[in-house]
Amino acid sequence: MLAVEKLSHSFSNGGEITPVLHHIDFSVDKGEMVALLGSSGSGKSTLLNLMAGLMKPTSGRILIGGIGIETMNENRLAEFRRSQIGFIFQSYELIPHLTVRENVELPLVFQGMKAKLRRDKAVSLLAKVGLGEKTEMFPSQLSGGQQQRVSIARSLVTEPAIVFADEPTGNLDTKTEKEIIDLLIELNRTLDITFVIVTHELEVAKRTRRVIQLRDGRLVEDAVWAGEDD
Ligand SMILES: Nc1ncnc2c1ncn2[C@@H]1O[C@H](COP(=O)(O)OP(=O)(O)OP(=O)(O)O)[C@@H](O)[C@H]1O
Repeated sequence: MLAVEKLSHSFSNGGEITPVLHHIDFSVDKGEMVALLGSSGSGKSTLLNLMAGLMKPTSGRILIGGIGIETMNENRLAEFRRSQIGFIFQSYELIPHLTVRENVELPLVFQGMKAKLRRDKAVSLLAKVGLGEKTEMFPSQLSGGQQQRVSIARSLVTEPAIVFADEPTGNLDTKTEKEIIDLLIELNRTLDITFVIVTHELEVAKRTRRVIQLRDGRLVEDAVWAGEDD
């Protein structure tokens, strides 16, 4: 599903070169749920931006569904991102003047889908994330955890190949954090969604089966928790 091959990245600012990622290699199968764990500055955001096609790597490859995204031009990449990649952000990134349902429908508007079909898909996903009663409310009328549920529904509405979650519980209290991770685990199991969850919190990483750990831009651990979960 996702393959990262000999991926290295350096930033260059006015002649000064900062190496940030060094020969990262790993792959994620369809239906896996993986935490990408690392402390601040370890290179998680850079790796996420590269995997999502938001930046081009200095060297190495990123394949999603067997397709190398690092060689795509901007138009192709934008289209690929819209159809194949879902995003969940720490700060939800909902549009305040659209209802919950309209927020979830929005990626389908960009795909040109007919209104009735869009609406049905959004309503069905909102029910799956536990917001069946809130579809006509506005984001500001919801709690942080509920807003993150909307953003999770939105990330799934295009039926992407893979969903990247960037510190999805970073703004939430411990109880809500647990509920959101429970939801992601349930969606992973019931809908076979492939998730890569970027986090600096060991507690979050412990809930996924597999953890890939970055330290100073290097992959230092790629492990499956023994005896985890069910
Ligand atoms: N545009 C840039 N130019 C130069 N250096 C950069 C740039 N962006 C990031 N870096 C450096 O790359 C390293 C990794 O940063 P990155 O944001 O990927 O880490 P992170 O693990 O996501 O950290 P955090 O959890 O704080 O977001 C840091 O040392 C950072 O200073």
